[in-house]
Amino acid sequence: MTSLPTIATVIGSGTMGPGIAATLARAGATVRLYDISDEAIARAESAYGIVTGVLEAVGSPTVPGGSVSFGTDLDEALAGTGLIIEAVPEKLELKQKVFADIEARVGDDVIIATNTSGIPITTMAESMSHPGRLIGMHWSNPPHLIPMIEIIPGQATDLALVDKLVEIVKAFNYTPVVEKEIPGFVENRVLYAILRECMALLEEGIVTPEGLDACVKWGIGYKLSVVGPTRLLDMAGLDIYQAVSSYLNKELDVSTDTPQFIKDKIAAGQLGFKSGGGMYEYGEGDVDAKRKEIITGLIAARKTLSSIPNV
Ligand SMILES: NC(=O)c1ccc[n+]([C@@H]2O[C@H](COP(=O)([O-])OP(=O)(O)OC[C@H]3O[C@@H](n4cnc5c(N)ncnc54)[C@H](O)[C@@H]3O)[C@@H](O)[C@H]2O)c1
Ligand SMILES: Cc1ncc(C=O)c(C(=O)O)c1O
Repeated sequence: MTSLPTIATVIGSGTMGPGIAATLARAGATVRLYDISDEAIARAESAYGIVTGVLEAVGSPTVPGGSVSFGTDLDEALAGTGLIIEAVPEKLELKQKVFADIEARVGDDVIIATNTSGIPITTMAESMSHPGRLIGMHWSNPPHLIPMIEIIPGQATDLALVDKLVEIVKAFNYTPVVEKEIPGFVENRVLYAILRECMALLEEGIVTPEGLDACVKWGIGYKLSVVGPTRLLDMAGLDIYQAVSSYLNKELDVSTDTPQFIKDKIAAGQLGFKSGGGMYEYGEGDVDAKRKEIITGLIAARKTLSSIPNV
């Protein structure tokens, strides 16, 4: 018997919501995707069509009976639900308001999972009437393609919830990674350590953006997609790690703020794909073409990585 709830609700249908909803629906759940405006829902319906095409392309199996419905009525979205996944913007006060709206409408036993990228669960739960029911469930982007989810209990989280969520994640064939609570959780701490060094190298003019992307993609991403950092140390030799880290660690960037050149770009409206330019410039049609290339690459890589042993 599957531990996936019959009905699940995803709150927030932006970048993450449609892929999360589609993943649960393909595993057989009835999913309600909720947002606050008709415009957001229209964008989500269109994104959901693309996500479904991608899942077909990776050969993701479909359990009969699953479905996704879209709407702006919170009562309808929450009726009878067993699992709520919050995916609204990364703002503490907004998330706390959303939890209050949800708690007023559902029974005490309904799980509320948050897809926060790293706000501590304990902090978010402080304003809740039943803080034990809140748990971190951090999907990686794109959520329908990255089959790993971080599960993070806060200090108040009912620990039985951890086991329940692990079973739910396994029910749709993703790998659950249970962690102790720490700002940014594990994935983003590692990613942001890499990004901090990358941005410092760019700011200092050590390498071009194109050179950096090629170096990190092949020298780090390709290898780490197969072995993982712990096994990599065995492959390289712990003695080599000691030799290099003894002089290199003290050279690495330790800045605590966002680099100034990134702040300048943001102030100039350069946000990346969503504004037509960011780290790179994009002409007419380039953003759509790049998005397609990325998805095609992720589909091919996932097929390959799924077919080789976990070393
Ligand atoms: N984008 C990523 O790569 C990524 C990856 C992992 C986790 N996350 C996290 O997931 C969450 C959502 O991120 P996103 O990138 O999908 O955000 P987004 O801004 O793309 O989408 C958020 C959606 O929430 C909706 N929304 C705003 N207020 C709402 C409310 N009160 N009730 C319901 N919906 C509301 C917005 O209309 C929007 O459609 C954030 O906490 C983010 O940190 C993002
Ligand atoms: C830059 C960046 N920041 C946060 C997240 C997720 O929380 C991601 C992601 O890809 O999942 C990301 O790329």
